[in-house]
Amino acid sequence: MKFTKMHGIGNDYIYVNCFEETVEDPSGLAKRLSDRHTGIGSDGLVLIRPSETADFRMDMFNSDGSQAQMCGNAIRCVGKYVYDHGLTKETTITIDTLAGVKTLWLTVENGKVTAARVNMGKPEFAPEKIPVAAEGEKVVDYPVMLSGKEYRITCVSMGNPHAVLFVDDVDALNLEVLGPRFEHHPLFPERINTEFVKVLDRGRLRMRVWERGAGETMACGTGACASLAAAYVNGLSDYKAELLLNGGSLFIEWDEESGCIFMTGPAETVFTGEVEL
Ligand SMILES: N[C@@H](CCC[C@H](N)C(=O)O)C(=O)O
Repeated sequence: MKFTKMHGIGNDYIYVNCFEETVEDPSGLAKRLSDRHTGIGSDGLVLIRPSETADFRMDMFNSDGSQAQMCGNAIRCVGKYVYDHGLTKETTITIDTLAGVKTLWLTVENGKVTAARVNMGKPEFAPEKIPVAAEGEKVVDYPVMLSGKEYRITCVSMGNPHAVLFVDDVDALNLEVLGPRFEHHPLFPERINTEFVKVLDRGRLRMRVWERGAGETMACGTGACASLAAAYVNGLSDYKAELLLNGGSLFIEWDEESGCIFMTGPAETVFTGEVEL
């Protein structure tokens, strides 16, 4: 099977062009190929497919084999893949996902895509839509006890579920311990992606992420959008901010008029290869 390894600020996935390849067990393959010792090494697997409702379709699987509704860093890379491989000549394209159809505006330099702006849709706060097992209209600054310590979370869906915490020293946290405790907490029936955020100022947020199904990654696009939305509803940021992640920056803007969040960031190819199945 031919594949391309790509990343968006260090959030790396294996991309398969399903116009040419057939993948029978994407969940099993994601687990096997994502292994950083015995596989290709990645945060998961992304399938690029034909779509009846949009220009393309993206299906993504975390490194533990679970399927996610949406991936912000992967969708920019899919935009780069389809343009760079001549599957489209357009620089405005639509991609269908399990979280709905997203529009992308591609930045092309010397014939290749270097970055993309994506309409990531409206953030959803209703607990049953995220889902979070809590009462009320929104889960904002909500107390959660973990090992005798209180944390305050704000929950947002960007098509996939996120819990955002504001902390004083994000770099001192032991995510290997804390991350799984949130991911598997009974509040979250479908598990959760958790973002740990330090507000540097109203336009700059430093974020680390523990991803559902993948652990700590260098970056999370949907997590960056959820963090901006959470910061805004907690009165901690303006409508737009630079999100500084382990792998680089994303620019996130919550458009007042449409209610949609726009994400801008780079997309890069690492290498292409063939793997025996
Ligand atoms: N890295 C992603 C999100 C990938 C899916 C997530 N782990 C989930 O299970 O919801 C991003 O850039 O958004």
